[in-house]
Amino acid sequence: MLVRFSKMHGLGNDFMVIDAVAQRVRLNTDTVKRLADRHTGVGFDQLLLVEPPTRPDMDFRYRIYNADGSEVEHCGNGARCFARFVRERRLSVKNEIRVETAKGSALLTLLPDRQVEVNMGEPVLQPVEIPFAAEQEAAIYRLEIEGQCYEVSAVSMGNPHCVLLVNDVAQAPVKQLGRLIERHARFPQRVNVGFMQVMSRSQIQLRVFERGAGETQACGTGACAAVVAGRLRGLLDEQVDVHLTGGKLQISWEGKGSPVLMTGPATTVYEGQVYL
Ligand SMILES: N[C@H](CCC[C@H](N)C(=O)O)C(=O)O
Repeated sequence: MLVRFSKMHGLGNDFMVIDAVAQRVRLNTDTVKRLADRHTGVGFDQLLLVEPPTRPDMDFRYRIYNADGSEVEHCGNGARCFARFVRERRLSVKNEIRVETAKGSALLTLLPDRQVEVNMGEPVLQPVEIPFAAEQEAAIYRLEIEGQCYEVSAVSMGNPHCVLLVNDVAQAPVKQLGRLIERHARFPQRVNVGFMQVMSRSQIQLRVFERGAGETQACGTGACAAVVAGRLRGLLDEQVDVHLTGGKLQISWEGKGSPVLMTGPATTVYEGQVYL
């Protein structure tokens, strides 16, 4: 089956985006992994599916697959590209687009300066909802890895995140430690691992080892989770610039009971066709 797609990215976190409204698309794990290959496939961190909604109050259904073929609950950078894609493909003329995700919904707003704002909803902090094995909710948990104890935060933005504080992101053991934490037994659905360096109360640097994709140039849900973790630790103010390898995201969070807002770019690189 020949399928049209767009290759897009949000700060270098790259996506294959498929219109599954106008096209019949059936994916399985092997197909996603084959398409993700950067030598023999299209190559991407995640594959995003644009589907008709299953809920009457939503405009679209938003589905996300990691490069390893796993279907996951959310992708922040992908949400901005989703909004750009449906506008460019004339699947919607709205400036505010409501999308349903595996665990909730998100509101995508196309801004006049070509940036996109995403209302990511409230962070989830109850361990059982993240999911993370812990007696009770806390701002800081102690996690043992290969005999060494680390202080971490655990936050869900729909997808699970573990956030560590580091003195220098450039020197952080992102691959070694990221790989170990991603599959830690206390995260039964695996986890995205963020390494955060706090520069000031309104500026952080962040690198993320993503579940199912490895280190990416940027992670939108990771940026949200890092700001939530930093605020819960009393280290950050409401508005934070998150500096990632691929560029800057603006994140704001008033605190518990409020949604996290993320603003950043979305770029279309090319359009293509591929046999599934
Ligand atoms: N790897 C993530 C999904 C993609 C998240 C990231 N690309 C973003 O921008 O939020 C997970 O398994 O939960």
